[in-house]
Amino acid sequence: MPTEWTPVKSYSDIRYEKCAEGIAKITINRPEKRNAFRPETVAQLFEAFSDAREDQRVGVVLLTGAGPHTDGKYAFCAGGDQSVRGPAGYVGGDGVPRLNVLDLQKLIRSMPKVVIALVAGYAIGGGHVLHLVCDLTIAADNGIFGQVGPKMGSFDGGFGASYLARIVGQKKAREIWFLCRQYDAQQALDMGLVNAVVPIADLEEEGIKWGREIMQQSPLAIRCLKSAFNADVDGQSGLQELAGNATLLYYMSEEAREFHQAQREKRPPDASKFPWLP
Ligand SMILES: CC(C)(COP(=O)(O)OP(=O)(O)OC[C@H]1O[C@@H](n2cnc3c(N)ncnc32)[C@H](O)[C@@H]1OP(=O)(O)O)[C@@H](O)C(=O)NCCC(=O)NCCSC(=O)c1cc(O)c2ccccc2c1O
Repeated sequence: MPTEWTPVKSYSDIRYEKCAEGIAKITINRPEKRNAFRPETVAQLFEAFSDAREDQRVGVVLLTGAGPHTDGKYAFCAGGDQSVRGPAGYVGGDGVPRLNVLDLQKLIRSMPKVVIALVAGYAIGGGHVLHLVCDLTIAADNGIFGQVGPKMGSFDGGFGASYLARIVGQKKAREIWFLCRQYDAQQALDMGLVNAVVPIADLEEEGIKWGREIMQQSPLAIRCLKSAFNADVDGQSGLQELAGNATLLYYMSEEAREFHQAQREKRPPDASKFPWLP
């Protein structure tokens, strides 16, 4: 049965929908620009991802690009919208130059839900980094992956370089950035850049299938695993995330409740009830 998507809110640059099974779908909707993002696009993506993070029914978010465009071509995202790039960043309606996609990258990486990129067509430049920071990537067989910064006057030395190197290795990451080549979906699969390649017609269904499987798992286990994977590469902020989950689990324990309650009731806590496990 086809999945029924319910729109959450209407936006100019994205579509944001949810289904009853705890899966949200966020679609960059600028196919005439190969789904390149301007500051407003990023602000809308940030709002939608924040909502999905807050919604306790949602465990999985699919991130994808609208398409095909009228010329028949697909894109996940072609990065920052070069027509609004100013001398200090991408300039939106408020006239302020921004690199606000960096905040979005951090949100996707740190939110305790599983984010799956569904890539049809181009994932280029900042659009490539967007799929990279998602937990999983499913590519359509027409997927095209690559960085372009050094040939058009930009670079992402954050997750775009260092996390890429963690995924595909230092040599391959340097090749991707230094040569600015494009790689097809099979090549991306071979280098571990994507998790699976499926026919374009099956892309969304495959994402939903993976989402449904994830929704059967333990939310807390997935949450802790995501922060553990991040902690390995994200330094102090990764540790902060992981430790935050330790605190969350501790708060949920009988032991923490007793110590908190004792403080509220101005009595000594009964520490004898709790074992010092080996
Ligand atoms: C993606 C392409 C390889 C596709 O090529 P194709 O030949 O299929 O399509 P066209 O080139 O004809 O494009 C069709 C249509 O879309 C418009 N378009 C495509 N990409 C963009 C874009 N990025 N910005 C604006 N518009 C775009 C194109 O102009 C056409 O419109 P017409 O009206 O002329 O029909 C190819 O399109 C391509 O190479 N695109 C550019 C890719 C690019 O340069 N991306 C930006 C890289 S830099 C970046 O993304 C970036 C963003 C950040 O926010 C950062 C923040 C912090 C650090 C680094 C950042 C960063 O590097």
